[in-house]
Amino acid sequence: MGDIVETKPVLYSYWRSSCSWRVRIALNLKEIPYDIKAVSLIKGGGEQHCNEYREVNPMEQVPSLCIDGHTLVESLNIMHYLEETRPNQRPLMPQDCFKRAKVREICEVISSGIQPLQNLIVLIYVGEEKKKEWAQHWITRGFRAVEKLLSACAGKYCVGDEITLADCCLVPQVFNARRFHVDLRPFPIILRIDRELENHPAFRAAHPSSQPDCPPEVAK
Ligand SMILES: O=C(O)/C=C\C(=O)CC(=O)CC(=O)O
Repeated sequence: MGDIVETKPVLYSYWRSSCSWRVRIALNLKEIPYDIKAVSLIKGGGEQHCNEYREVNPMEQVPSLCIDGHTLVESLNIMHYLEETRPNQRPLMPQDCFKRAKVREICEVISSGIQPLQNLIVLIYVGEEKKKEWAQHWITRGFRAVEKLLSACAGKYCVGDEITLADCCLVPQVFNARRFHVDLRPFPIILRIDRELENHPAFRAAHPSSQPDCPPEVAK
């Protein structure tokens, strides 16, 4: 054991990236201390595209996490790694196989079916004129599915009464929905869960406005 040097995990993160935010919530819930290396997605066309960062993450996206001597990319993959390596530090997956499947289902609808369609690179491609309507369309379509799924499995949170990875995905996506002025009135369960979690310390500390790279005029 003597020569193992425990280094603090490093999260490559951008304050307003919903995928970085998911991982920040999971790290906070599991009480894993970490340092943030801010990657600006907008400065100079995006620091994620520079050669140095491409070595960390070939998809040129955030987040990436250096932990346990490894570098991992893709937010859901990172969250599952945290869960598998630290299952007893505030479990974020239920024990029951069906409930686990429900958690993964909601995570996937958001992380594959909604977020990528309203991601910055896609909106740049869609163009300034159409981007708001585009983002609203795909978030609304996805939230219809999420609301329907939640009507069958939600308790206090997305799946039952314990916080899971599904909640880590939902809250940042609700923020994005508000950012694009999506009408959230048709989604009462989503809104209730979001309200339930907004003041939770782990969620508050992960919020974009609490990040070291949040512009001061937004942070206040
Ligand atoms: O400050 C910016 O406008 C740049 C990027 C983002 O918000 C992050 C995204 O691309 C969307 C997302 O995380 O889902």
